[in-house]
Amino acid sequence: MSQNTLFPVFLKLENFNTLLVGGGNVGLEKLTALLVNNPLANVMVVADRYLEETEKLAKSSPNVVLTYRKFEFDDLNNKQLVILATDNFELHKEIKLKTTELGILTNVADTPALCDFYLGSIVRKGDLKIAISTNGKSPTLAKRMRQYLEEAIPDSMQSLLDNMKTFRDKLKGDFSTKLEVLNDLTSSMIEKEKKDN
Ligand SMILES: C[C@@]1(CC(=O)O)C2=NC(=C\c3[nH]c(c(CCC(=O)O)c3CC(=O)O)Cc3[nH]c(c(CC(=O)O)c3CCC(=O)O)/C=C3\N/C(=C\2)[C@@H](CCC(=O)O)[C@]3(C)CC(=O)O)/[C@H]1CCC(=O)O
Ligand SMILES: NC(=O)c1ccc[n+]([C@@H]2O[C@H](COP(=O)([O-])OP(=O)(O)OC[C@H]3O[C@@H](n4cnc5c(N)ncnc54)[C@H](O)[C@@H]3O)[C@@H](O)[C@H]2O)c1
Repeated sequence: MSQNTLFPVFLKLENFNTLLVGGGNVGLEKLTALLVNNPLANVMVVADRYLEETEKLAKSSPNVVLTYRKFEFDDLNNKQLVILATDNFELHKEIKLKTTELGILTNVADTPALCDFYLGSIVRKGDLKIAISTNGKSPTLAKRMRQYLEEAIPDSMQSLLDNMKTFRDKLKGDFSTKLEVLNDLTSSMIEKEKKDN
């Protein structure tokens, strides 16, 4: 079986600066992905034209700045993450060379060979978040898996998580005792879930 060697992480986008180049359909998709996960993400967008929907989305987010002009290399200053979403492949290649030199992690939309990281398909149920990747083989299947899991996981997951947190905060004892209690509790939940289905 082939192996997916991608290493998943969950980034705190409010802690650093992201540059998005492109404000068309693909740019809108990427901006939506960023803001749906974190409405407070710090994002500078550079594009010489924008879809109205992109402008509307940006206006509703306090830390998004739209810049109306073509990309300039100075836009990379003080950026830790870059997403390229224009219709200009040559420009993407040029920018990627520079971001590699500067050590800035870069996603080039729809161009796996130029990406340092891929965007995942994200299941969100309150505090629970599951990232899905098909190793770039089928973004459509990733989307379908997301839809399947979104339906399969009940909305009550949030209250379960809230209760777990309350219980966890109240637990006394050393680390290994806490671990044992939490493992026992969650394993009995899974057994109950299996019986109920
Ligand atoms: C998950 C998601 C996240 C997001 O983008 O936010 C995402 N693509 C999504 C949708 C989607 N993208 C495309 C279609 C059209 C149908 C199809 O081709 O399947 C659909 C479906 C649709 O829109 O319905 C076109 C496409 N995408 C890539 C290529 C190039 C290639 O494969 O070579 C082409 C062909 C372009 C062309 O033909 O020109 C490449 C990538 N797309 C990835 C992520 C990364 C791999 C993720 C993984 O490991 O699975 C990777 C490698 C890089 C990246 O872009 O980060 C998001 C679903 C969000 C959701 O709804 O849950
Ligand atoms: N639309 C889709 O869903 C889709 C799907 C798969 C692939 N693609 C491909 O992805 C690419 C982008 O598609 P799109 O629909 O977002 O295109 P688009 O024409 O809607 O948007 C292109 C964006 O790139 C910006 N741009 C171009 N040159 C720039 C520069 N030098 N500096 C800054 N910004 C610049 C434009 O201002 C615009 O905002 C195309 O090559 C398209 O073929 C699109």
